[in-house]
Amino acid sequence: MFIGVPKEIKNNENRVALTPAGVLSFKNAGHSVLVEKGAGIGSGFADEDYAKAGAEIIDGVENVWAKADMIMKVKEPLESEYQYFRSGLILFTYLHLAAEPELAKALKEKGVIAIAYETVSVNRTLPLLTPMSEVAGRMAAQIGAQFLQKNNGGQGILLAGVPGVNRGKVTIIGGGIVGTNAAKMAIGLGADVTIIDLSADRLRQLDDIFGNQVKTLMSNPYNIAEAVKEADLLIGAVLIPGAKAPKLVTEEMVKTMKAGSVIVDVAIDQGGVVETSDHVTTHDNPTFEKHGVIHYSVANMPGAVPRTSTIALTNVTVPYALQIANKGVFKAITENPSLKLGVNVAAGEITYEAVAKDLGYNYVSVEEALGKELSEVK
Ligand SMILES: NC(=O)C1=CN([C@@H]2O[C@H](COP(=O)(O)OP(=O)(O)OC[C@H]3O[C@@H](n4cnc5c(N)ncnc54)[C@H](O)[C@@H]3O)[C@@H](O)[C@H]2O)C=CC1
Ligand SMILES: CC(=O)C(=O)O
Repeated sequence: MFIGVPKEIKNNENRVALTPAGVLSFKNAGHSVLVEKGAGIGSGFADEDYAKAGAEIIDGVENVWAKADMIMKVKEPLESEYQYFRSGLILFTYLHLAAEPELAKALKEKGVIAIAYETVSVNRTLPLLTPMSEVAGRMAAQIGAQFLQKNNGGQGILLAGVPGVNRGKVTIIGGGIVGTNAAKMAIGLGADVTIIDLSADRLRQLDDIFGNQVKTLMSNPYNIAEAVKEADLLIGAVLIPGAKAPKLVTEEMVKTMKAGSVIVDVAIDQGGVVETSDHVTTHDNPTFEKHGVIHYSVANMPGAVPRTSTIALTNVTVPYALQIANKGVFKAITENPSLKLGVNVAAGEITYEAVAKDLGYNYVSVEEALGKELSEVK
């Protein structure tokens, strides 16, 4: 199989979908890898490193898309990339389609087989989302601390406080991977941390992990309103896989926050959990202010630490991509139910239920969409 790796074009997206080590794994399995010239530079991988590992370096992104059977990316394709879609092309990347209706439409109309990293699931865990959630969670506390500084427009709070002065309050909504990693960093920074989750079991686990270093609260509108009012830094970290994030923090709640407080809505890639986080921002211009509160809504946070993130991401994506390349997509998803859960679009249908529901399409199972092709080894 030909695997294509285009350079990422999203604002300040310096990650790349394969490292030279990944190229070598594909080469050893008998595949060909086409890497766009300069694709790895932002992550510290030179064209020569890829060439040494056996990749062909391609000038011109259109040539990568045209020749590849499977495109591996990091972020969802942007509009300028839709022209490269074609029937039967396999696209393996983050997609977040519930928040990307135009992309879903283009993939559907062009018959692309689109497999989303973020919905590949193993026993209710999301192995291809986890490492980037670890990165974004850790960054969330650090970024929040930075924007709380007066010189960055914040209220002038040091999260750790000092002897005789209160610590800053951090409220984290969603105690999964992002939430846990944000809590680790916020605790490390000396903050007073509260985590809110809907799952009583998860709250118990968090209590076991952090003991009295955090307060835990059940997610309901009353508790959220109280905790948001108190927070100097609010971190949105809720996920319902594939679906648009629920707007748990209303505009009225945001109005109760102190001027110069900060919201880092990590869940913005799925639409965000805060009503006033109504648009995605970029690393170039990461914040906006509403009701005196600084909102940070960058949908590719790990793109700012590309060396760490590229290695962490490809550690987990390459084994799945190898299954697709070695067996062909139909056999790979038939034999691996975890990978099948990643298929969001196939043969002109939306094949992930939550995405279909949120975007107003009929849900069609992967089996139905691909018909008898699924039982044939391709
Ligand atoms: N902005 C960015 O650059 C990045 C964003 N993300 C996003 O961060 C979000 C969180 O991801 P993960 O932590 O990996 O998900 P996760 O599945 O590990 O955790 C989500 C948590 O939300 C909780 N939850 C669900 N409904 C809730 C409710 N109504 N109230 C409170 N908690 C509720 C769940 O019980 C779970 O503990 C996702 O949208 C993910 O795509 C992840 C990485 C990078
Ligand atoms: C999860 C995701 O979309 C990212 O890491 O950019």
